[in-house]
Amino acid sequence: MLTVTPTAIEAVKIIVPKGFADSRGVFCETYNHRRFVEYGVSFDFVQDNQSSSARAGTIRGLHFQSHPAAQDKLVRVLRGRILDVAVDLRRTSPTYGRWVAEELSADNGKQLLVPVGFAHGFCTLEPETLVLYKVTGYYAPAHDLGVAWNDPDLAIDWPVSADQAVLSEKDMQLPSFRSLPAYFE
Ligand SMILES: Cc1cn([C@H]2C[C@H](O)[C@@H](COP(=O)(O)OP(=O)(O)O[C@H]3O[C@H](C)C(=O)[C@H](O)[C@H]3O)O2)c(=O)[nH]c1=O
Repeated sequence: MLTVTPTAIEAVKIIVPKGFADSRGVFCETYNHRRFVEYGVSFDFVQDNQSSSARAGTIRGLHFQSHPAAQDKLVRVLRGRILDVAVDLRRTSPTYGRWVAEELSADNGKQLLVPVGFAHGFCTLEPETLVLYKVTGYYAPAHDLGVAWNDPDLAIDWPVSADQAVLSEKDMQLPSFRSLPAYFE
């Protein structure tokens, strides 16, 4: 059993696999290829990524890999909470430049499907947050790109300000949305 719900940008979906609770806790098949395909979520993931962030207010993103290393991503939280964000970079999309955000947590069991053509990032909402995401393309540093998390044209409603956000040096220097070439049609 699975629920698959489109967000305001139809290609980005919220997926919640069924949990089986008993007196010990909860069991959940967090990913089952055959079942996901049955529900129309048909991706061949080749790599799992996991990141832990010590402080709330840590922002990782906005990242994407360009073709031929572009990645679909299936994101979930193992511990803590994040505001997960996807930005439409598909030039011909009616929602080009639009973003969607969803709170994912270990408690709500929600997963976010971020397809190729989107930049992805998140802000942690608790300390010691642990995020796992499956990707359909191998890491390719030459194609590992991004756009500024606080780009004024994107105007993402992050829960932290620039002086509160915990960022990598790399993420502090990502280019503006306006300067991006047309990586995705
Ligand atoms: C992404 C990646 C990174 N690395 C190495 C490269 C660096 O030495 C180190 C940290 O990488 P980075 O600073 O890019 O990690 P994040 O800032 O968490 O990046 C991720 O954050 C956002 C949320 C994403 O959606 C991306 O998938 C991913 O870019 O891990 C690898 O060896 N393999 C990989 O697949």
